[in-house]
Amino acid sequence: MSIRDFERYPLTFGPSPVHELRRLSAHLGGPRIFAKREDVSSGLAYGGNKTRKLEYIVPDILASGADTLVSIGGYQSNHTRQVAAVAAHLGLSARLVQERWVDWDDPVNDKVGNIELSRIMGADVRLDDHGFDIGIRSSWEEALAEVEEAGGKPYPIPAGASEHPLGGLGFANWAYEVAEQEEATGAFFDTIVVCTVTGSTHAGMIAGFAALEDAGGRPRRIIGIDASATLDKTIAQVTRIANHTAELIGLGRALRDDEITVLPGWEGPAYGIPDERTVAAIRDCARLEGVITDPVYEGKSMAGLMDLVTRGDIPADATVLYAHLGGQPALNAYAGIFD
Ligand SMILES: Cc1ncc(COP(=O)(O)O)c(CNC2(C(=O)O)CC2)c1O
Repeated sequence: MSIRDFERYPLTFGPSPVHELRRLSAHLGGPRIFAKREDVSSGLAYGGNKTRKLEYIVPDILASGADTLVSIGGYQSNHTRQVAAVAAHLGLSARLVQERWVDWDDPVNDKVGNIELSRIMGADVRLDDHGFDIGIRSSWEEALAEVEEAGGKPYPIPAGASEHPLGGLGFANWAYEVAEQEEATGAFFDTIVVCTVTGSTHAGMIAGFAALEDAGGRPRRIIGIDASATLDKTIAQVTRIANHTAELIGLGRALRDDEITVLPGWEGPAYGIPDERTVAAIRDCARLEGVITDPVYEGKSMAGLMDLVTRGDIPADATVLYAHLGGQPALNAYAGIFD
């Protein structure tokens, strides 16, 4: 088996673009830094990393005959917004459980940004008081049962689509796409930096790049920056999904410990709460490059990237690829930190 044996339903305009962050690289005085932009690669409601994951889940959705996608996230979940967009695109319904994952008192936190977009796209959005957890949730299981009891045919998509059996394939494919883009440009990205929460973005990359390395490719560092603030749970989830995805694509071996790196230090006081380091990184990246990151995810991985370069953990002779996974709509719920 290989990644090519799995059907992909295109939800993007093609390979996500890669561009150099020259002013950021110069500002940090270290390696050349590039970004691969999942936030500008789809026409579906601003896209993002979940759109890539859903490309490998949609064939199963269509084969199942389901009429309602049922998923879960926080109030400002980018994932549930992308599920709503794919449901609209396919002519299906969406039932979204939006839990109170962030103790954030912005007065419009449950009205603007991602949740507003999901409502505009016609999703059945239900607020729930449960707090943050990346695992399987009873609120989600109850929503599945309610859709069925109402005569619907639900399709289950867990948080971030990560614990879905096919959830890691999107970013295993991303690894192959990077290799194709490298071939076309002559670059080689020896260091990948990615934000990690429910884990299948990072896990898919680990599996895909391991397969490329075993096929004769050069080794890379794939650095996950934890934004869950539940590090042990996230590491376990990344490890489980990476090994499952590796098996799906025919790696033929277990992943080594040194292939799975999830770093703490930039998660802030809690999931979804930005600290000063994250706010500064959002500002720096915006003012140096006009590239917008968010306070829940990419602002934290950008902070991690900047510090790892400044500290020399990523050496000056590295060539870095920063995975920009989207997330900007949530900024509307965090206006107070930038006024
Ligand atoms: C912009 C952005 N960047 C990184 C991540 C982390 O991806 P993983 O969940 O695959 O580790 C998310 C996830 N978001 C979740 C959501 O509900 O939006 C799954 C948590 C993200 O949205």
